[in-house]
Amino acid sequence: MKAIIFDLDGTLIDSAPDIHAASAVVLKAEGLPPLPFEQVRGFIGNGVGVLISRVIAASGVEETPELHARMSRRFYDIYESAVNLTELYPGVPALLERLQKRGFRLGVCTNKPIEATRAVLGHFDLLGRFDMLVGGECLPVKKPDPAPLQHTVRSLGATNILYVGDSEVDAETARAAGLDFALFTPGYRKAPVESLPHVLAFDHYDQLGRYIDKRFGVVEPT
Ligand SMILES: O=C(O)COP(=O)(O)O
Ligand SMILES: [Mg+2]
Repeated sequence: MKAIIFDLDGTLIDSAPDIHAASAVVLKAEGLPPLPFEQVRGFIGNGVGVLISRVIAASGVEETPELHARMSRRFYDIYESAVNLTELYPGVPALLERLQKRGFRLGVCTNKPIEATRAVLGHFDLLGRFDMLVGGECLPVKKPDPAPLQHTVRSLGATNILYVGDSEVDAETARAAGLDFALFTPGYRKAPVESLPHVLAFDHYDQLGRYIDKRFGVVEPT
């Protein structure tokens, strides 16, 4: 069974504007000013808990368990409907449709909370494209631990797999799970492309489509 598994933030969707806006609301509730967009974008990739810790540290205040819990709670509340500033990267819906028609199993393995994952995929009418969604809180550990990706693979019943992501977290997750990794370069990566193990680096989904056709062969619709 052939499967393509995707990361979400910075890979299928450019969600940084919504995440930045949510961080500003949460900071305001604490009487703190917003952080610059580029800075918050660089905090995305390890899930909400780490993002909130990075926001607290960058704001120059001391992190206490109470502060972290309060800000996380507020952030989760906003996150579930934070879709209006988010955009799909060009070519994503067409590629997903083509892959599904050609019989690929499709999954998402993200550190984004599962409710926010469902909300944003529903917003773009893409929920029906995926056979399995694994979000940040679905397992006790998050990426770069390989367990969420391995869980996605098992649920899809897949043996021939490509994982597609945008960051050092995804590259490390794929390496630890022993899976091939395709790197979407316009995402939220901070490390240089050359430093991340990958079978493909691409900046448009047409390129990924061509790579998949070559690597898996063209699978006719069933
Ligand atoms: O929520 C995050 O921090 C990142 O989510 P991602 O795993 O889809 O990049
Ligand atoms: Mg990502």
